[in-house]
Amino acid sequence: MLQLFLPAEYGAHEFNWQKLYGPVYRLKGCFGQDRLMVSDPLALQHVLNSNHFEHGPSIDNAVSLLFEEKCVMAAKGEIHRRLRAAMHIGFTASAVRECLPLFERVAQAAAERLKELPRLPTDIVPVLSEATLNTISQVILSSSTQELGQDFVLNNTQILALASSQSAVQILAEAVAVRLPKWVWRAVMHLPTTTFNIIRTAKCFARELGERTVREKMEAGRQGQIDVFDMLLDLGRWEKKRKNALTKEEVAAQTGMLFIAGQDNTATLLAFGLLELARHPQFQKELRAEMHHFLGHRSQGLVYDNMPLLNAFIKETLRVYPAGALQERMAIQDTVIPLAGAIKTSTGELITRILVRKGQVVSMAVASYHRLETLWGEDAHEFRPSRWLDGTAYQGQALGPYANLLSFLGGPRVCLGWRFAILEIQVFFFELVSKLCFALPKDDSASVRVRFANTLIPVLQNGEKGALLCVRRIEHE
Ligand code: HEM
Repeated sequence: MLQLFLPAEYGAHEFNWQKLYGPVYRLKGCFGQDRLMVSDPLALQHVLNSNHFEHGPSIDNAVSLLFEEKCVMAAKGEIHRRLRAAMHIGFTASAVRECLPLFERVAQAAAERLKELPRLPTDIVPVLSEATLNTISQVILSSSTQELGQDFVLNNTQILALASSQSAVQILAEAVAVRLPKWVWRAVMHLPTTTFNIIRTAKCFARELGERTVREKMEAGRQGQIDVFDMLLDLGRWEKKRKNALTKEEVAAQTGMLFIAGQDNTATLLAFGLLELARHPQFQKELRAEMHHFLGHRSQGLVYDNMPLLNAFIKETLRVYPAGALQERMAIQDTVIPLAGAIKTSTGELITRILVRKGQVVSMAVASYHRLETLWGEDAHEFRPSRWLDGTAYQGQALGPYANLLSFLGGPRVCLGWRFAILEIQVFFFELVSKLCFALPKDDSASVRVRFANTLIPVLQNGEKGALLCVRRIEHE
């Protein structure tokens, strides 16, 4: 497990195992736990869509530790379906399009902040993280980061730092926790340690903020900018009790989860993208030229979907850096997983289906799937956006909601905010890259590694999350 989670660079062992053993193999976890590592596309599609699998124990524990019981990420079965159906209203293509002016304002402000940085290598992650927090709080609650208050923002930073720390001790602790009965796990959460204090404070802040916002909205009625909570509360039709309508408590319970889910993955993806642009200065120039071309030819607003290089670049960043590089599921009954290609077992038998027993933990190896040479080309380990333009990228049966990638996963638990994320990312890259140039620091000690700590993150030499880049404003190229 340590080789899987704590190599110097994420995937150092996992990608080799995939080459050696193929897209399905068994791995021994802590205390003899048996994990099935899966990157076969048909198997992944099956696990994601079958009701024979649910979140595995590690995800369940993390979600119940961080978020409210009634939030969509924690819910299961019929309750999950009802919450999803109700929340969809805030994340449709048209609802997301309404956010465009806001995305553009926040991204412009982030570009201004980056412009002010000295030319010395600087960590860009905090600026990106603050900007995406600002977007999510305005879209969900119509509140700016300032309105949330300094204590909230500080606690948000602490909770993200906590979520992105992964040590051998923590991996072991998690393995132990998975075996604890639920009541012991709940009791452990009340321990007076710094970690649990931060988590309790975060939950308290989110609950208080969610309940206050819902109360104020119910009292004030709908006015001015309509945000996601307005839509969920559906103030105008509250009395009619629509089939999927959420209660006020259920709306408030989504607050903390939406803040974390909507902020961190987006900020990290932006950081990885800018890092790759710094590593590929020629591509960065071509991308900027495309942006300036569209700026010069816009008659009304910018249509980001029409920019080929920008979208190829975003897809490649999502492919190489999927936030959920490893996603855990557990079989809730005996079942069979079909495979796209036959594999040889340790006894030499060729099989095209795998029988799994109830309780089997399946690791969906998303990062490995994104690097299968049979699907993405022989150079699948390289960052090469042009694969999306020259037909190399996998175009087979659709897996995820976007570009056949599993960065947003798929099936009934597919990321609720994927359209939101794509538009936000398009706008941010456009604003930042059309106005600023990103370069790698000369000093090797500033180099960045990739680690998996609940999500895929860039880390500095000291092991902390961050990405050092030299940023300078573009005059005329
Ligand atoms: C690059 C950005 C993003 C990535 C890579 C990403 C990825 C994911 C992934 C992999 C999951 C599935 C987790 C699981 O089942 O264990 C997920 C779930 C979720 N995401 Fe995202 N996400 C992103 C942005 C967003 C945004 C912007 C929002 C909201 C505004 C959002 C809201 C959610 C919610 C609510 C869920 C839970 C869905 C459920 O359990 O039914 N995400 N996301």
